[in-house]
Amino acid sequence: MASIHLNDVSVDFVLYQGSARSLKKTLLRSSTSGALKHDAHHRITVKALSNLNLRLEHGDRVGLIGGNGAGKTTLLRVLAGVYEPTAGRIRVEGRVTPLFDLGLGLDMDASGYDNIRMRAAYFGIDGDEIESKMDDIAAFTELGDYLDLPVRTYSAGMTLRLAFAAATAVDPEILLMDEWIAVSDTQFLEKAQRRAEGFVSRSSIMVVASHVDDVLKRLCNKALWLERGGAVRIGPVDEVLAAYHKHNAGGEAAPRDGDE
Ligand SMILES: Nc1ncnc2c1ncn2[C@@H]1O[C@H](COP(=O)(O)OP(=O)(O)OP(=O)(O)O)[C@@H](O)[C@H]1O
Repeated sequence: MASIHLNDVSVDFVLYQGSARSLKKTLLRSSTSGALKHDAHHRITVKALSNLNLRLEHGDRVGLIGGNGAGKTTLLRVLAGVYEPTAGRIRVEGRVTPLFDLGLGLDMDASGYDNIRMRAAYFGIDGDEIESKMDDIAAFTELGDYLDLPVRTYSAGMTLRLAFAAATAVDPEILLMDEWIAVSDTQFLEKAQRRAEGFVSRSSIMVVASHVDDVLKRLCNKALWLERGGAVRIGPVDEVLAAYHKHNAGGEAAPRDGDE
């Protein structure tokens, strides 16, 4: 059974380690959220995640909400294993499918077909199973004979079609999505959304970052409100969204777990 456990997870990024004091001062003054700090080595760091605790189990479909820079993308990348926590512990049980940074991991010299096979092999899917799905995947991409050519000959839109089809060829246990699917081609966007919704329903745990309430209400049963890298509130999606909007309408700074 899939599960995600985060214990006191923090992620710090080093932004600046030069000695020009005026730039340092400008950076620190521009930090309205208090997220920028000097570390012990006099470097300026930003705390993208701050002592975050989280437990997700089978059936949890969690929407990440919060203002710009709240830590949503960083959390998704930590869950995907792209970033290591600077502190704390993370345990992820289950096969993770990130539906963001889709182009990562494509072999530009291999053909479209071979990239689909490699992605499946990476997920431990046996060769017969992926071959049995290949016609369906190929039809979805609408790339035709291009699937026999190296990916470096594809346009950006064609690469995205391939990457999306390859990523969604294998049912996920843990599905991670950032801002829904950013596709400029509207005809493909509708197809991609239909495919992703089926994909969501077959996942055990789903985490999606979005600024769009309709998307969150449609896909999620829970929401996690993040500010300054920490959890403000987690609970039923409607309740957390209502609290989030009430706060924003009041123009107050968001409280944080542990704030007085
Ligand atoms: N690679 C990086 N290097 C330096 N700082 C980073 C990096 N990635 C994120 N940050 C910083 O970490 C903080 C959290 O960023 P993150 O992208 O996780 O926020 P977000 O909630 O996804 O924001 P948005 O809604 O604007 O996409 C921000 O202050 C951001 O500037």
